[in-house]
Amino acid sequence: MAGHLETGGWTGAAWWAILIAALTVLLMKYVWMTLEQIWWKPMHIVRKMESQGIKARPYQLLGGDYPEIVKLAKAAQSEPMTTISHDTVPRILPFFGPCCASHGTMHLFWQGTAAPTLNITDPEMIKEIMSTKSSCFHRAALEAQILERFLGKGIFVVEDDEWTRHRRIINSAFHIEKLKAKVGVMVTSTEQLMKRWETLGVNDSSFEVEVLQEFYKLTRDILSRTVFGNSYKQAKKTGLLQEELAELLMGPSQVWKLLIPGYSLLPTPYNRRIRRLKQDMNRILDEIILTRQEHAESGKLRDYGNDLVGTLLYEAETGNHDPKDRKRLSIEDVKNECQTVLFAGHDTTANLLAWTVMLLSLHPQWQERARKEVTEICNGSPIDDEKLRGLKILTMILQEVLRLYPAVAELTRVAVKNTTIQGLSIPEGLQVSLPILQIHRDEEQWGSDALEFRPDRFAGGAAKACKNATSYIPFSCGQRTCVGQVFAMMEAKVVLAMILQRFSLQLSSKYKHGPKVAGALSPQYGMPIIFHKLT
Ligand code: HEM
Repeated sequence: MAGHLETGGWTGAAWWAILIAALTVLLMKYVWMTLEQIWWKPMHIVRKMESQGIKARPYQLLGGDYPEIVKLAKAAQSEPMTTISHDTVPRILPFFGPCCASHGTMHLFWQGTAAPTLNITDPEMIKEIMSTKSSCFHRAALEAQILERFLGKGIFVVEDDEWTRHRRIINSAFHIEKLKAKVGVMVTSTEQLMKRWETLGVNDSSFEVEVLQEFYKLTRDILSRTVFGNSYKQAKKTGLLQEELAELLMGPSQVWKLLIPGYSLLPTPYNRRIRRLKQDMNRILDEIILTRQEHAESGKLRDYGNDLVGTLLYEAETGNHDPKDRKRLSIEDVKNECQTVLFAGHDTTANLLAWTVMLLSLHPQWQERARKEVTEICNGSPIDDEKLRGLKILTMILQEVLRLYPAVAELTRVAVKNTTIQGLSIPEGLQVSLPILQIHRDEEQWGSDALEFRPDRFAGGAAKACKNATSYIPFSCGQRTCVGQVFAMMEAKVVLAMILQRFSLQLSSKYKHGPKVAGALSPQYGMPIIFHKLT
């Protein structure tokens, strides 16, 4: 046998030759795949789009247009705006205007390496992407990667059938009948905030508050109570951990770390901190879930409770929502969804409140109209679900605030199969960007006063406020429209109705106008408001 091996040539040198050949094949395959990914495929997409008359920006291999976009945004946001103007696209999406001027409104740019992205503002195209052809589009890969690392595989990240299952269950937790019962929670939290504010200016008729931070605390409190019910105090800590985690994972200077394969596995202080924060969050959620399960088993609760965690735990146990697909939620799913809802519903609504008090301060006639309506409807009694439905002026005001200051300034999707949108052929791998901020200011849709604050444009309802209803999408549209939009509007109305009955609002002279995307669209320099007590 030994002689056979020697004469057959299976020497050490032969083994080395085979190994080197195998490694060379592997390396060539890797190079081939990389070239396909970063060059041939994107170039094929560009050719396909150019052949249909779309102008494309030149491709830069390192990051595409992303470095330029970041540079322009940094420059635009380096100081406050000189006037309080709602013409904020040049500040928030500074690449948009120059690109449209040179390449037309529907142009192709590069949101990163190998990320050819079509800019779309046409409402009919948006409707197809988000509704009729939504199965052809997923969340863009990098965004999904960031969200999964941050929130786990919750509703933001899952796609197709898995998304349908998660969405059906979460929808049941946000059913209107369940939400009506949350008005009391909203009132209790806001009452506590008002009391604290009143002690700030206990001897004065006026006092100043930095409201953005206050609204962050308030919306976190309301959401913690909604998601975790009686366990909300324990859960409140998760909000703070989540804030730090969001900064570490989604801060603009951190995104590059996700682009390096394997970076998250390195034992760097940054990665260790992320791991620690996630462990702490997990521990708190495990404790809450365990207590809830023990209470349900011992009969202290009829089922798991009426809050989000209770609804999800019930689904995890019974899984009876879909007779065809009896796959149940796992405890991991329950934790991921609780974290997702806490994240999605907290700073979006806080910023809506902050922009609204700013606009009401700038437009005293609207502030007075809203106060008159609230006073007439509430007539000194506590606000409830029925009264909320009567607040038409306040609804119009909030709709107009969401038009000018939508929490999500831009949505991105990627085509996962070849499709056509309004006759335009869309190849698999093409990203689409829907710049909500610009769409909400399109003069063709909104008229020549698109940059003005005019809540009465919503007098006939949101669908009639502009030419095509899909030009108004603060909560997105189609299948993946915001789960929490009714909740957010109820919450904003409760808080504002309670504020307006006690105080008149004035913008502090310290206010500096500078909208910026920081998670949600936020006032970069805060929102100082002077509260005058009403007698
Ligand atoms: C003013 C407040 C809010 C605004 C402007 C807003 C806006 C949005 C937008 C634009 C999306 C689509 C995001 C995307 O597809 O990339 C979204 C999704 C979502 N929102 Fe909201 N949101 C608000 C409040 C809330 C609240 C209070 C909750 C929960 C309590 C919530 C839960 C969610 C969830 C779970 C999704 C994901 C839906 C899915 O993918 O099926 N949001 N929201």
